Amino acid sequence: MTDDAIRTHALTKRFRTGQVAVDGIDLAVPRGAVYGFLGPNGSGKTTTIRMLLGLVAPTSGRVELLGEPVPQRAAHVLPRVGALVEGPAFQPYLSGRANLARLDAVDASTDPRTARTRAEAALERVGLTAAADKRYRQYSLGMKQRLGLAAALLRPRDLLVLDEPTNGLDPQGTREVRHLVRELADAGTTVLVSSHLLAEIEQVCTHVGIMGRGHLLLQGPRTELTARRAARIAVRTPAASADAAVAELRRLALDDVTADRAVADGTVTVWAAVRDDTGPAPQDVTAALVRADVPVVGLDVRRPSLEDVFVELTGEGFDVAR
Ligand SMILES: Nc1ncnc2c1ncn2[C@@H]1O[C@H](COP(=O)(O)OP(=O)(O)OP(=O)(O)O)[C@@H](O)[C@H]1O
Repeated sequence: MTDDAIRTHALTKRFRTGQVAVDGIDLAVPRGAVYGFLGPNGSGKTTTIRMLLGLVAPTSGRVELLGEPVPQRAAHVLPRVGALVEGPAFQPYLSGRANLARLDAVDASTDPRTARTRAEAALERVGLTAAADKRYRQYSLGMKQRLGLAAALLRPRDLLVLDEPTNGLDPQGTREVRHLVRELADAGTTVLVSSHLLAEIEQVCTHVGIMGRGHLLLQGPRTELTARRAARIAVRTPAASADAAVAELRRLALDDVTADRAVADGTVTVWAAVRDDTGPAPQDVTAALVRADVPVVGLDVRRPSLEDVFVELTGEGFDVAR
């Protein structure tokens, strides 16, 4: 027993093809977290999620949801878990609203008298009210995603598991999903949300797990994962002063000092790695450059993103498939 909302132990899935899609992962999603489950296409996220929800049997390993073993206690625990996974069973010739009503009606634990209110509230929440009477088959991918989300939100949940909820959504829709996730989390729901687009989801996450080729490469509180890596300082200076800037940054014992090419306005950006704990503060760097007669047009400290962390860990770009 743990107090985590999701816990897996050496969870593994080997398909009949022999491919090991998920290789001994130990997920730990604390209660109340928004856990970003991130990784390139094909890294094993969907397979993991399907095992969490009891839709696919693990080859080995264990799953606990809200402290209960799955699949053994699935019938007991799954009503407290809302899920958005690929291909929910929507009827193509029914409207979005009718589809929700149908899903709601098969849920024996809900009160039929409040069915209409529940469906309307869920449609409203995902911004689908205007398209609620359109047939499902006429929905865009984004509308289908929204309906899937609405289905997951038909009743209050302790845990939500969302597989690529921003898939097919435009930037506005993506912002809305982020907003919705934040709202649900504020109301006390634990959320696991998968994405192959780090930047889309990184801002709402309190915790992150990064998958690569079936392995959980890294997990933990988001700020800790990026804080361990050095930030980079970017100094913009006229091209004629680039060499002097490089020399001065090296004299300050900063690492990895490199200069970009000059851009159209005649300035150059010079980069250096700077450690929060041991390196000079940005204002000291500015002062030193000015003392060395380097005109500082701009100075910026860039924190490493999760994508930087991923690339550093794997030596690969994030959007690789296999
Ligand atoms: N039923 C299956 N039989 C055989 N191989 C499978 C099956 N389902 C998935 N795979 C393989 O397992 C690997 C992991 O797939 P999975 O769908 O879990 O990745 P993912 O991280 O969710 O990717 P995506 O972001 O593209 O959904 C892939 O190489 C995939 O081809």
